Amino acid sequence: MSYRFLKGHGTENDFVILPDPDGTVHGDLPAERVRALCDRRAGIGGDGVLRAVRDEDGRWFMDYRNSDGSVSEMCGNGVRVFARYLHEHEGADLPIEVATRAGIKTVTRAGDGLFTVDMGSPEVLGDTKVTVDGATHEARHVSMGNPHAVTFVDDLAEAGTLLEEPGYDPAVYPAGVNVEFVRRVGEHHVEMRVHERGSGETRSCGTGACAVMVAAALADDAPRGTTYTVDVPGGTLRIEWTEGDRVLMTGPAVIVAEGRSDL
Ligand SMILES: N[C@H](CCC[C@H](N)C(=O)O)C(=O)O
Repeated sequence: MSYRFLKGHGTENDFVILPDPDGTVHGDLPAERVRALCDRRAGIGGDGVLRAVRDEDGRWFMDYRNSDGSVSEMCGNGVRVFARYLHEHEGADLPIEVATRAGIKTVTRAGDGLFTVDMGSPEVLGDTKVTVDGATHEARHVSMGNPHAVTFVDDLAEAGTLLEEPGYDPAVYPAGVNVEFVRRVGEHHVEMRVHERGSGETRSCGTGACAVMVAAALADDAPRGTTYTVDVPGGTLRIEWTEGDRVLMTGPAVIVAEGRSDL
């Protein structure tokens, strides 16, 4: 039986959206179905899947899955794309409160094709180490509801090919980790690459960009309320860590296509 899907991206972090309002279309969404959908040759292609299902409070829940089929708590680029899909294809008003495994995230319109998501408060959990291409780097452990290791480098090429998952301390990250490499470009301006848990290197990672901004703002001793520009391979995000200890991320969200599949 075929079903409806949409395809979208935020700074080229791309997703297959599966409308499933009462949860009867996809059931528990088996991992092999997610892998098949995300396959860029035999499937639709994506870094992850956003299943749209209403929760017991009637809120839309973003059931986020990585392209390997694993479950993650939150997806920052994904929640902007999810909000645009709900507004334009399900008649939802903006601002919208989206339920996620990392709590409620409020998304507002920030301009033409731009959306701001309140990503909540970061947790800064100390220092750790990651290894890539035989080199060990200091990293900052930051949680945005999902785990991140932020490493400052002088050149993003130090991250190597990122075809393999960087090494990390499993005692610190028992469920795996998203690893970001960040280079300072200028004042309150950084660029990054990311190896995502469950998806590999992606063109962008919203929660990762927030973790990077938090680590950079701490290192710069920047006052709360400062906004950073974070360049990712797929575009640019602007991120503010407010005086109220909320991380507000603004960036694009694009719905590329809608169709039917029976994958
Ligand atoms: N691309 C997503 C992050 C997914 C994180 C996922 N890879 C994990 O296992 O936490 C974002 O925009 O925040």
